[in-house]
Amino acid sequence: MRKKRKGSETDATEDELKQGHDSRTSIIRSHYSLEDYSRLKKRCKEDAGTQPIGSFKSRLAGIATAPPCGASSSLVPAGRGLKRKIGCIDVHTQMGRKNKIEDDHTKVEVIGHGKFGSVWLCRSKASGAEFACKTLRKGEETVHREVEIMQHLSGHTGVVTLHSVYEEADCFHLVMELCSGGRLIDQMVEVGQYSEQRAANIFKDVMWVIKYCHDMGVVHRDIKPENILLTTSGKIKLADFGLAMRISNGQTLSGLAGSPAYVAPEVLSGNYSEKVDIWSAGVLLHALLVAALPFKGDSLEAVFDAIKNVKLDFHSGVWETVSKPARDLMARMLTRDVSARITADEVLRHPWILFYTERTLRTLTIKSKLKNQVGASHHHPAILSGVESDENKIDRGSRNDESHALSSSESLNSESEVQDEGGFVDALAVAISNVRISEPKRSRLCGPSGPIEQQCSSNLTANALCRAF
Ligand SMILES: Nc1ncnc2c1ncn2[C@@H]1O[C@H](COP(=O)(O)OP(=O)(O)OP(=O)(O)O)[C@@H](O)[C@H]1O
Repeated sequence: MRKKRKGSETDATEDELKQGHDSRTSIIRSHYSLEDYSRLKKRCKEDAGTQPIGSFKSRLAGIATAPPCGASSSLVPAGRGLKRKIGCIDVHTQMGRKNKIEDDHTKVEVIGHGKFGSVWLCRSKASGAEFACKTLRKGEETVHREVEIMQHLSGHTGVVTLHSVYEEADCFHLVMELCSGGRLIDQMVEVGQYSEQRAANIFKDVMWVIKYCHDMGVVHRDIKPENILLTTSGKIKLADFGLAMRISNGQTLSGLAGSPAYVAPEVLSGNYSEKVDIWSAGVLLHALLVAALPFKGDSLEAVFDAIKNVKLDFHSGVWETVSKPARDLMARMLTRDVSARITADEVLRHPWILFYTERTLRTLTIKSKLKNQVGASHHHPAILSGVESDENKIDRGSRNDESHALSSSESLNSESEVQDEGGFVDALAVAISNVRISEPKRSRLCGPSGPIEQQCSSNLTANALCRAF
């Protein structure tokens, strides 16, 4: 497990990584902390944006826009204790708090570093099971919120499960599911540019969990590969809810929060919604597809300026090697027009995602087989026969690995991938026109103010600028 440290400092393993992967590391890592920046600016004050009057009490409670999780969750002054603060904490978690963590677990080794301290690998004395233990010092309301939101989201396969919480006078110990597969960022440094097949399968899993968060009224606000952990079988787990906020329909957040390279432009300028996670995920997709961050700079101000003003060009340079549907999705996620930016659900229904996922490949294969049966195989577009030959590999991956989506993509990639040839891209482009987007949104998406166009910094520039990231 690699160590990391958020903030203005570099990652703990940066030197090591730089030796082996200097350019890739520098291109996709993000080292600035918006919190540090906002502390400097003395304006790291989170608040509800255009909140109706009724939200006043919840703002007092420090959960700015939280719909009630438990009846008492948003009406108790901050800092009065986890149990009262968190109405929805379950029995198992509450019971864990009655003992000291040392009574139940043995600390084995440090496996990660965060801004709140170390994350430990610990072993249950009763069962021998291994967990990750994160200790949060009391004092900041965000600590309570992180626990509350993890509890709220726990249970989804894409979220790191919170097993128990131990409270001490000055801290909480969170005993979480152990993700032994490391962080996505570390895999990205190893891999560099992902094939579209593999990127789509990873990204689909990321978007599923983001959609889940949004459906549950949670904005993560710090989507980045550093916060996406992997299990030993390669399953994606979203972690670090330290900046997450509850939000209900129509409400907005304000306050500078996130990681600079991934932060959405509206975070820098005013009120924002869950769409900030879509932007950040778009930055992640950009990094997966071309192994570079889209917005770069040699200072925080320069990065922010790029986020607000740089016009990305998905038509030339490295993007010429990427399929049109992938570029289309990028543009729909990285549009500064928040109302035109697609939702998590729409991302998941985008043809590029659908095409590359196992279910879609299977569907296409079935269609291909049906056509074969009626003797039309010689009329098949190349795309279908290519997909069919790959499906067997998917099945093998699914049988051997619980993470069928990711493993299938890995197995596909380890052998021969579907190539983005002309017919393939064209077929996907045709599929895009069939995406079901409501009329108003379609017109917004396709209108003149739609996808971002224009120039992107070249890799040359990126190498120079990305030292800071
Ligand atoms: N459940 C887990 N399983 C394995 N490792 C973990 C787990 N949770 C955290 N880690 C490791 O600890 C590191 C820090 O954890 P986390 O990001 O939750 O802490 P943080 O203080 O909120 O960090 P940040 O400074 O990024 O906000 C992670 O990058 C990861 O390497």
